[in-house]
Amino acid sequence: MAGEQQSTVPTEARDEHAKLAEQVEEHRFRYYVKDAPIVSDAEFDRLLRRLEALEEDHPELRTPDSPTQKVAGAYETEFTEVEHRERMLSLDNAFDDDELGTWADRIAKELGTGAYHFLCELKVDGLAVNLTYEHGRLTRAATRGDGRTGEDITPNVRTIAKIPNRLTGDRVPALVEVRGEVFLPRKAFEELNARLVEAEKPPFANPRNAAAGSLRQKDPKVTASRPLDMVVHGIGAREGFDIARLSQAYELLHEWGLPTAAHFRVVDTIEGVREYIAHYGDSEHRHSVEHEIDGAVIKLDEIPLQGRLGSTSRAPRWAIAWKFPPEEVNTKLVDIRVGVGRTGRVTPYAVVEPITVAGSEVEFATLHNQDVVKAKGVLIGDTVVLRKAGDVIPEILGPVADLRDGSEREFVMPAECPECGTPLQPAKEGDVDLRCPNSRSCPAQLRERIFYLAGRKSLDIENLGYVAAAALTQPLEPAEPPLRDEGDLFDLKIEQLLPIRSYVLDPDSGLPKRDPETGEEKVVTFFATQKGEAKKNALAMLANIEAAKQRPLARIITGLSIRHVGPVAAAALAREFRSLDRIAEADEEELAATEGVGGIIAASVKQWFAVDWHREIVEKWRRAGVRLEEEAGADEGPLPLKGLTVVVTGTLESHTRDGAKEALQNRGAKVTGSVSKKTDFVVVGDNPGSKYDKAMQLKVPVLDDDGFAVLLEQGPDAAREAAVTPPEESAEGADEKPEQ
Ligand SMILES: NC(=O)c1ccc[n+]([C@@H]2O[C@H](COP(=O)([O-])OP(=O)(O)OC[C@H]3O[C@@H](n4cnc5c(N)ncnc54)[C@H](O)[C@@H]3O)[C@@H](O)[C@H]2O)c1
Ligand SMILES: [Zn+2]
Repeated sequence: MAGEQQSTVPTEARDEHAKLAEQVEEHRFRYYVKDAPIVSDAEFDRLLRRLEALEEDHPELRTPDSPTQKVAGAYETEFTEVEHRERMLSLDNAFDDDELGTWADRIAKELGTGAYHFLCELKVDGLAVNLTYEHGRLTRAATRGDGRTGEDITPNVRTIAKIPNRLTGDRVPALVEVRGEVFLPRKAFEELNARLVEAEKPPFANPRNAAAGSLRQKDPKVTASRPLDMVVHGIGAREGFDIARLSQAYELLHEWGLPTAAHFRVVDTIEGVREYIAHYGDSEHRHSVEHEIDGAVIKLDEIPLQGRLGSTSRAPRWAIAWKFPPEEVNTKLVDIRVGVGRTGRVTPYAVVEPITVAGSEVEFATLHNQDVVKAKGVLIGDTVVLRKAGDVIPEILGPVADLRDGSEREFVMPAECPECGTPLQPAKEGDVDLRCPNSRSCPAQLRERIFYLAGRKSLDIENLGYVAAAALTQPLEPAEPPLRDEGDLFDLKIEQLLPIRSYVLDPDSGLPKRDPETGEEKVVTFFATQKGEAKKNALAMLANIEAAKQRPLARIITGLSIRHVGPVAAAALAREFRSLDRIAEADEEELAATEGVGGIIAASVKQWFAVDWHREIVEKWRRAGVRLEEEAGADEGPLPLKGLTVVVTGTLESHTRDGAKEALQNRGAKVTGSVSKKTDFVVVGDNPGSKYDKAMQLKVPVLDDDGFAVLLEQGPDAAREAAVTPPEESAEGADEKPEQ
């Protein structure tokens, strides 16, 4: 401008600054007004930081209207503007421990006293709202806006159940502005997106946007249909009460019936702050909270001292936000494919442009089933929000619908198994999940079963990993795989392994890995050297397979991949029946009566043994020398109670419940949890309950403490003599009312 001094800022810096400022404004508009950002928060924060760095180098660029100096933009929206009595500010960030230390040092220096405390709390990932209460009544609710003026959303806020229309308690002030975050619980977000998709409307990209979009509705009835919630974390203007500490204010807010945070802590040193941050930064604790958190906020607890430190145009000097590493990123949904699991379940999964999030590179994300894909409203080709929380498997939250260009396409669930071509079916009518019914020889299912069978939870066969499992079940050569099903496992010979050539499959996708240089699928001779001799891993694998024949029964059962029978149920079955044959012979009721088993598992076990080729596996294993029984204890004598089924109920004097069970099992009896016609004895102590009645009804011999001793010491015949005889009429009279 004429008359002004020539700027010293280089043109490139000025241009970059102008461009960045425009981008930041644009993103803020999309975020705060449209509730539909097109970049992730981390990406946005990067732009803002770059802007700050430029201004650090060229202070002349830091004009009052720079985005770095403002809370947010002042936008024209369809809501009425309202002025906040006291400004609503943003927060400065500390991105590392040095920045936190610098902040604490400055406070110490400016206050010159050691007598103050830090209030540590969680940073709620929602949208900021200001509630005005006059004489205890909610008179206005507004968004943050540019910090001075926000949008009037009073009717909308009134629909939120947790926000009281009237404050409670007898210390209600003349005026108070209450600040907090409105959020949408995770589950509600998923349901909301499903409903939007159903109505052919674009779904929200993540819960925060969904909360903002739900609150900022022209029609409060729409807001009312969304289960929004709130956490309050501060006060603005106030009249009619005085408080010295922010933590005291929280107590008051709570007393008034406002939803205050449950997770704050007051500490007196910066060390205490560090501990708090470390505690909640830990993935387990971070995800134990009922709402999403993106960091911690540290505030000076003493309110008069807050006043002494004051604020900048955009943030208080007495508070700072510590951001946790981002868990959400935006990436491209390249494709949706389906994978076939161990039990034949076919699950769609997302293939995304590889991206690093929460410390690891992500390329795939689960999508559970075709209904989930639909409910999320994602299209192939979309930019999507991907979330990876700690050790949890990555998942897709939602699409960035504003970035669609029309080239995106819907996912269609294939009708056939991608690996064997068999038409897919639900396991039973009405199931959402589809399965490949070709369980015996579908290469995917067999590969997954072998991999599981050799895994930690089952037979723990070293050198038999995913690549070996693929090589054994689906080699390129020879044409006939060495394993047609798991029945062949213990008969494997080294001659069968040497000629195998196979792809190297990726366990996450089941797809061949590719050579990064040539892009070609990797093919290996996994078991033989170039000279055609056995590799060490091949010999080790065979030795380990041999050793696995002696694994405990529970592991053998686990390895059969019976639906619903994981290691826990397998252990329960092994403990109860002590041999695979007895499990095969047991009827459904007996199986279900086993503690820790139940009806679903029992039915599944019966179904499994009803299949010819399943029983064939057991026979092949038996012939190969696999131990299919629980190892008898070395010092175990004969089993005098073998073949008996006994129920123990009530409190015995001579034994604890477990002790009684063990005494029976050690003598070969089977102990079950419910009385049936097949029960040989019911042992009852004090307060036996309904099992006693049932025994009487079915005329099963009942043993008291003494009778139990007879059974253990002298066997079943003597015990029958010692049994309590059921009253004659009890079987018929069971339904009659007891005498008054
Ligand atoms: N993706 C995008 O395009 C886009 C655009 C604009 C802003 N954003 C994101 O929005 C977020 C908001 O930015 P911002 O300027 O409000 O700054 P901020 O989120 O860093 O911090 C300020 C806000 O934190 C909130 N807050 C949550 N818990 C709090 C607590 N316990 N105590 C005090 N305050 C608490 C307050 O509402 C306060 O206004 C940033 O994470 C930014 O990445 C994203
Ligand atoms: Zn198949």
